[in-house]
Amino acid sequence: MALASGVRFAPRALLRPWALLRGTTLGRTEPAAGGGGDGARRFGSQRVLVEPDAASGVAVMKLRNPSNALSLELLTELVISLEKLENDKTFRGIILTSDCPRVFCAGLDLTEICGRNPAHCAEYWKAMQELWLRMYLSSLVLVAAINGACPAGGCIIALSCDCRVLADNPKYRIGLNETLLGIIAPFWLKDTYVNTIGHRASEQALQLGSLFPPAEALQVGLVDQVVPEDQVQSTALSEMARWLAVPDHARQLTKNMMRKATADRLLRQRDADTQNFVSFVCRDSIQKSLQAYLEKLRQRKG
Ligand SMILES: CCCCC/C=C\CCCC/C=C/C(=O)SCCNC(=O)CCNC(=O)[C@H](O)C(C)(C)COP(=O)(O)OP(=O)(O)OC[C@H]1O[C@@H](n2cnc3c(N)ncnc32)[C@H](O)[C@@H]1OP(=O)(O)O
Repeated sequence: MALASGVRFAPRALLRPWALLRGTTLGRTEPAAGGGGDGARRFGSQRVLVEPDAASGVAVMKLRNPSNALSLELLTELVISLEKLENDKTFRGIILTSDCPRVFCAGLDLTEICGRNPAHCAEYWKAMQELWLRMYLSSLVLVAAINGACPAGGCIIALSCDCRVLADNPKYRIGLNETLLGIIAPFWLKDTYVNTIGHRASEQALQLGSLFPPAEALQVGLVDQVVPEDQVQSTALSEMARWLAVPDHARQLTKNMMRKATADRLLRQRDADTQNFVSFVCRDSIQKSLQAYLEKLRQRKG
């Protein structure tokens, strides 16, 4: 499997991605609901459903994990689905959205870093880096159709797209709230934030752990459009058409020119970034606060 980073990255899950997917439907195609014609074959896995439309060259990718928390399996399946579409010259764009009610993506799956050994945390973080690198540098147009809450790691996924459309629901807040959990956004995530909303707004939002409701997210430039919930998908499709109206080679080279330096910074320090992450999250104090946060989330449900 070609990796965004070259040769250094080899987490077990990605070297043996199919092992994680035993018993799932990844790689199988089936007719899309209401479809049946050419380009109406969908494929997917347990956690990622892909609805490709060959005629338009656009695929809709739907996340369908519980709360779409970014488990190692979800990260792996996302990378595989993305790679499959990247390698199929039929496709020029992906609309990324959620199949879970009210949640676009709950961010890092905290159970992957809470009570786990350092080796697991390292494997998990490398998978997170890999997904970000692949999305951020994708040659395809990526539009995020954000139809639910989008905190922390969810915001990372959205920020790595080219364009963001958010449903106008005050509960669907978006932002990097890491500091409120007692953790810190890594430099490459900070850089992505700065690239999107500027230095001063990022400085404020990162320190305060701000989660922006839709109108504020639009105002600060974190999303490009806020629309009624039932128009998120159609607006994402209109945005996609606008981006696809540009010749691919010119758009792709421009995207690369804008993003390469940010991605290269991580590529140069990937191992050190992994070590920082592991030593930070494995501290007793951080483990305790993650545990308490998870407990609070579980109790809130009841
Ligand atoms: C220099 C050193 C550098 C060190 C670097 C250190 C750290 C790097 C940080 C990297 C950046 C990314 C960080 C993150 O992403 S941290 C995760 C942040 N996410 C959140 O704070 C979101 C938490 N969840 C919620 O607020 C809500 O669940 C919701 C997403 C708004 C959805 O609400 P609702 O529909 O009401 O669902 P529930 O709250 O009832 O949740 C349903 C079940 O899902 C579980 N859950 C939710 N979020 C997570 C999660 N992130 N991880 C694991 N599990 C999660 C929740 O406990 C419920 O589980 P249950 O059904 O088993 O009870």
